Amino acid sequence: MSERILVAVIGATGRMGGEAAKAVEAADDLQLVGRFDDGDDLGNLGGAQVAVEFTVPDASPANVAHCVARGVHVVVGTTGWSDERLETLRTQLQESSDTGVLIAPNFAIGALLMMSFAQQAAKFYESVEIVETHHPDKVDAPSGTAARTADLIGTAREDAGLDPVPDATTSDPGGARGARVHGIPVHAMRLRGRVAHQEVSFGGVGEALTIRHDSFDRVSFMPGVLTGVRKVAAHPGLTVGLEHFLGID
Ligand SMILES: NC(=O)c1ccc[n+]([C@@H]2O[C@H](COP(=O)([O-])OP(=O)(O)OC[C@H]3O[C@@H](n4cnc5c(N)ncnc54)[C@H](O)[C@@H]3O)[C@@H](O)[C@H]2O)c1
Ligand SMILES: O=C(O)C1=N[C@H](C(=O)O)CCC1
Repeated sequence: MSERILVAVIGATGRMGGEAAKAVEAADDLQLVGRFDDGDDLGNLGGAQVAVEFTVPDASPANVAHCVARGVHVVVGTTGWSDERLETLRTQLQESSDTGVLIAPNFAIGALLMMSFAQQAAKFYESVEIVETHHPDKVDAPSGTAARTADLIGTAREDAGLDPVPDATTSDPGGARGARVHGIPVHAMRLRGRVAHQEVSFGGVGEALTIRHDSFDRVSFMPGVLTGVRKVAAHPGLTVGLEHFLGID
């Protein structure tokens, strides 16, 4: 058997980091060499070749920068990466050109397909809105998945020369029409008992198309995380979206 990939998990006592550590330990071709959480010195990442990062939006850029500075590839699941933060990371990666960083707003295969299908449908429908539902312990809204979906749809609509989504609302003091991401209305629900769910609703004259994905358990993200770990070294530089490793793009 070829040598195992040495992996560290940052955010290892969290919901996703804990699940990722278990998945790495269960994989024959991977070896877990380090678990880190808030307050730990990341040092040399326990000798890891690849770090998996699931923390919080404000901590993630520094953790990733620490790995990149040491030539450790990173698979990032943490959401909340703004364009500005991504740009800073691209600059850091220029100093470490063999290092790969994958930032994946969602690792579930069905979520990647949902985004791809929504992108495909976008130019055919006058109206579109996104509703995402997550557990109430989530700190960021809208979800990274919803923000990415809205970006993909917004870009596809622009490329097709579509007008803005129709909306006659002139009074909305409480924000009932939701947030706007790339011109697309996005609504976020936080409900005990849920994990991660999203519905993209399209409307055309006399018809509707709804694309829905549900993650009922965090194990749904693990095959994607492990694919990221296995492939990230072969993709130097920054990749946003696991779809680029799977040929879904
Ligand atoms: N990409 C995906 O498929 C996917 C799936 C689920 C969750 N997420 C994202 O992953 C992130 C984590 O989600 P979660 O549910 O595991 O959250 P969580 O709160 O359960 O875990 C976060 C962990 O990060 C730790 N942490 C905080 N600051 C840190 C630091 N500076 N260094 C190291 N560790 C630190 C916390 O102590 C905690 O253990 C969120 O941004 C969430 O949106 C992404
Ligand atoms: O549980 C979370 O938090 C999730 N975050 C990601 C997002 O913001 O899109 C992916 C789904 C689960």
